[in-house]
Amino acid sequence: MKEAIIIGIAGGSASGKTSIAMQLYDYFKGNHKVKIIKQDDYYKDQSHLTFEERVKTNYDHPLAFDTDLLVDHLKKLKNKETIEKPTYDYTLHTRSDITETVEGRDVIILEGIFVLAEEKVRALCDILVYVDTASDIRFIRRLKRDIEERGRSVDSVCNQYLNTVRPMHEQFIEPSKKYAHIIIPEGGSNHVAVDLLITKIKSIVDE
Ligand SMILES: Nc1ncnc2c1ncn2[C@@H]1O[C@H](COP(=O)(O)OP(=O)(O)O)[C@@H](O)[C@H]1O
Ligand SMILES: Nc1ccn([C@@H]2O[C@H](COP(=O)(O)O)[C@@H](O)[C@H]2O)c(=O)n1
Repeated sequence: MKEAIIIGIAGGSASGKTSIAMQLYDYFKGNHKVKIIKQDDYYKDQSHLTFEERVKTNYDHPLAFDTDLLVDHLKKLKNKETIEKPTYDYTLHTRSDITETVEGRDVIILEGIFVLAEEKVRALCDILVYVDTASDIRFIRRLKRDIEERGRSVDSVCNQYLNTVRPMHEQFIEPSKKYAHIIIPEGGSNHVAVDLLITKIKSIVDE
């Protein structure tokens, strides 16, 4: 049996990783079994902490993630084995009670801020993509999204951005760009880059 192909999509917060992952998903889902895996679902469980304590976590540091579990699951998915994937609740800053059963797929699209920065994760990916979007654009997108979808206030988004998101991006995420096979400027609206990526994935999947 052929192994699953894993496409890793990294980039700063709100760079457009999910948008690109969705476009790839929509293209391949007709002929192949495809699944998007979000690295964010592998944030460490913090249910033992109070909400006030959870708010103080640096969510932009590699130690916030259970990378061992993600690597274990990626190895299983590569062999088309079934995993029980955690799910994450941004409003509560911890894992949800429910898990999701993910059966073997032909194509796994893994997206998250540390997909390129974590050596063991990127080693499991067949294609490594970095979505390169200017920080002012990312901040505006994040401000809107976090207020509309993640239960945040303007103050909390601004403070978090200045205290952790921006410095951690400069320390860990931006430098991981050097590991990318493909760098996509301007995220999901770059249709030429997405088409090129699709062509490359097709050539591997149809081999
Ligand atoms: N090209 C774009 N133009 C305008 N808004 C966008 C664009 N791409 C993404 N967004 C918006 O920005 C936010 C973050 O995009 P998303 O793809 O989820 O980024 P990421 O997965 O990198 O955090 C979302 O609210 C999304 O709708
Ligand atoms: N409880 C949490 C967990 C994560 N974050 C932020 O999410 C960002 C990563 O997700 P993207 O979709 O933006 O790539 C990351 O920058 C964390 O700061 C959070 O705010 N709260």
